[in-house]
Amino acid sequence: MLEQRIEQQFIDSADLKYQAAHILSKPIAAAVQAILTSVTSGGKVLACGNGGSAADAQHFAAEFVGRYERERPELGAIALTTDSSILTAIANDYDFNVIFSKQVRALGGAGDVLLAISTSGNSANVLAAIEAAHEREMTVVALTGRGGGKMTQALRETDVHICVPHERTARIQEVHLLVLHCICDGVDTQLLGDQEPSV
Ligand SMILES: O=C(CO)[C@@H](O)[C@H](O)[C@H](O)[C@H](O)COP(=O)(O)O
Ligand SMILES: [Zn+2]
Repeated sequence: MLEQRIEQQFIDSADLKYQAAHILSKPIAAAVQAILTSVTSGGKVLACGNGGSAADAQHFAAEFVGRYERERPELGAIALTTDSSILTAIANDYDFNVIFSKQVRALGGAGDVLLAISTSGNSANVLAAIEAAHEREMTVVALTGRGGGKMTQALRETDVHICVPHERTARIQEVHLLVLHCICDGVDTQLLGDQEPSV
């Protein structure tokens, strides 16, 4: 029955979040430190991903540049998924696999962070963006699932890997959004202290 199926999805999503809380708190804290180090030294976050993860990249950039829950100075973040002219020109003239990596090479510099989001860890354009970020001496914060796929091998020891322990894209994405909000909250707390949010 449809209602039972819906209820089961809420339960599965909540269960995964309970399990992931302990496993992911350490890498999420490491991501907060990496991003904080970057943005407090004049750096920025470049965020990319496909489909639902493209939406996550944009969601994160909005909360960084605008605000999350509290007023604070603007923080630098750019979603590499939003400029239709850049995306169509690169995909049309080169290849879809380089839509993010060319932007990373154009916009990224040493000390910036690449936020690379892929539930499978296997999207070729995100993998190419990681390679470009390493060329630019950027740190990578990777959000994945399903064991991390090819991204596990592509990351360096100085990068941060937040891998959701699940196989299903939708459930992984639901945890990714929570992870992104934890990163925003962690950065705000490090910058402003831990008083209650105003919104
Ligand atoms: O949101 C969803 C499924 O929930 C889809 O749009 C999904 O993001 C797309 O199929 C992506 O292309 C999947 O890419 P990835 O997460 O494996 O890197
Ligand atoms: Zn989705």
